[in-house]
Amino acid sequence: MIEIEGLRKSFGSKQVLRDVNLTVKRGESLVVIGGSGTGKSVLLKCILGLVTPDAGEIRLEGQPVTEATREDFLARFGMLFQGAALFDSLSVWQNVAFRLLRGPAKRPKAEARAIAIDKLKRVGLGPEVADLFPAELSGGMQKRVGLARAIAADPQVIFFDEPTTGLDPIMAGVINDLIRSIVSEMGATAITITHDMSSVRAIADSVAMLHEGVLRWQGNVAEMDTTSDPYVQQFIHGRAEGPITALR
Ligand SMILES: Nc1ncnc2c1ncn2[C@@H]1O[C@H](COP(=O)(O)OP(=O)(O)OP(=O)(O)O)[C@@H](O)[C@H]1O
Repeated sequence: MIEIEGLRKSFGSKQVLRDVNLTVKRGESLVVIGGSGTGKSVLLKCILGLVTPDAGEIRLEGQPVTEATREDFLARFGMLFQGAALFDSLSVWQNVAFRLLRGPAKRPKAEARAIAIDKLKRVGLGPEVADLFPAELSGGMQKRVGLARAIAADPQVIFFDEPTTGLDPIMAGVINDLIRSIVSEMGATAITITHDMSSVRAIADSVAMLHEGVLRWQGNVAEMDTTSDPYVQQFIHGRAEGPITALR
C-alpha cells in the first residue's frame, strides 16, 4: 500500500501541489488524470525522490519513505518513462537487464540475459531483438522494451508516465492492454499518469483527478462516467467549455 499525506510543493511563488492526499491499495491500479501543467509529473517526482516536497509524507507498507530508506523503496519498484527513455548505447537486453547488471539486484551476466529474454517474450518480443539497439526499433517496440525493463526485477510497484505518448491509437491500445494484463498477473500496485482517456479506461481500477494542486475527485473507473463533478466531466469528454480554463 502506498499512502501520500499532506504533500505540498511550490516552485517560487507557484504552488503546484497544495495538499495532496492519496492511498493506493496493494494490487490496485490507480490512474492520475489532469490537464497539462497541473502537477502530475511533480507528484511522481516527489514519490521517486527526484523532487523534495515542502511538506507531507509518503509511506510504503506503512513505512515512511525517507532519504535513508529511499534506496530500499526504489529497489521495490519499476518505472516506464514517457518515450520509453532507453539507453541508446546499450543493446535491448542490456536495457531490460539494467538493474540486474548493477546495484543490489546484480546477477551473473548470463542469468541477467536469460531474465531479459524472458521479459521480452512477455511483452511480445522474440530473442532476435535482444542484441539490437534501441535506434533499430519502432516506437511501439521501444515501449515494449521499456515495459520489459520496468518489470525486469519483479517490482511490487510500477509507475507509468504517459505510457501511450507518441503511439498511434492501435499501438496505444495494444500497450494499454499489455500493461493491464502484466500488472494483474504480477499482482503489482500500479500508478499511471496520463491524459489519454483510452489508457484510463484500459488500465485503471481507480482514478484520481489532480486540479489546482489538490486531488479534486477520486473514485473507481465506473464512477468516473456517472459523477456529476463538472471538472471530471469536462476532462473525460474533452470539452473546451467548462470550469477548467485552458490557454487558447
Ligand atoms: N523544476 C521545476 N522548477 C520550476 N517549476 C516547475 C518545475 N517542475 C515543474 N514545474 C512547474 O510545475 C507545474 C506542473 O508541472 P508538471 O510537469 O508536473 O505538469 P503535468 O501535469 O505533468 O503536465 P503535462 O501533462 O503537460 O506533462 C508547471 O507549471 C511547471 O512549470
